[in-house]
Amino acid sequence: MDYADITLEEKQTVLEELRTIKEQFAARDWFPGSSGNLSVRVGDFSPDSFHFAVTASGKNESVHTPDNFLFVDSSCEPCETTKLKPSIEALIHAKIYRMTGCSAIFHVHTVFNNLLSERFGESGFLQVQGIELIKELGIWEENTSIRIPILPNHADILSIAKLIPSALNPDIPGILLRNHGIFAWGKNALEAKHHLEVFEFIFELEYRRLTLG
Ligand SMILES: CSCCC(=O)C(=O)COP(=O)(O)O
Ligand SMILES: [Zn+2]
Repeated sequence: MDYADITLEEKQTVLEELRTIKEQFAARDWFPGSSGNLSVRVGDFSPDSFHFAVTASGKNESVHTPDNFLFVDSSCEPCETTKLKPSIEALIHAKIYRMTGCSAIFHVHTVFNNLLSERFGESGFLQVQGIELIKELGIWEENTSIRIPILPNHADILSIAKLIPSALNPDIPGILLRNHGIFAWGKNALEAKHHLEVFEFIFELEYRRLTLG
């Protein structure tokens, strides 16, 4: 699908969703400094051709400005003339879209996701078990154990993106970057937000369990 074929109405709906989510996450202090980025896909999807709205790079997401988002293609090239630069981590978003066909991806840096991804980064996953909210990831097995992948936090974003296909767990809608943050996704913005909330609850609980001993 060409970008030109995507309706103005769909683009506006997506921008409105992103604005709302950005405000909600900012209210939770999920955007310290200029960290974090958000994206929502628009139009039809094929692994080689898709488009998404993404936050502009280097902005403090807690601050509202008229120019917070831009539309990019699957190569992260802007679809319209703009002075904005897409998030430096848009390449990670694009790879996750390509691999999963999901429709929204949200990335935040929090104290709990940093602590746990650093502590378990060497093994390549965070394993958690016996947490009721695991069911909210769509995994209903009793007392189940899940592994949330952790990727190394290379300075070169492309080299992180290249590791995504082999790290992805098809049952788990999220990936941690070691000592950095989490990318969580869903079939729409609401589901991606839901998954992110579940992950962050799991991280805080797991951290507190470990510290309690
Ligand atoms: C400010 S922390 C380093 C970049 C980062 O990890 C991040 O989430 C924000 O990058 P962006 O290009 O989206 O502003
Ligand atoms: Zn980041």
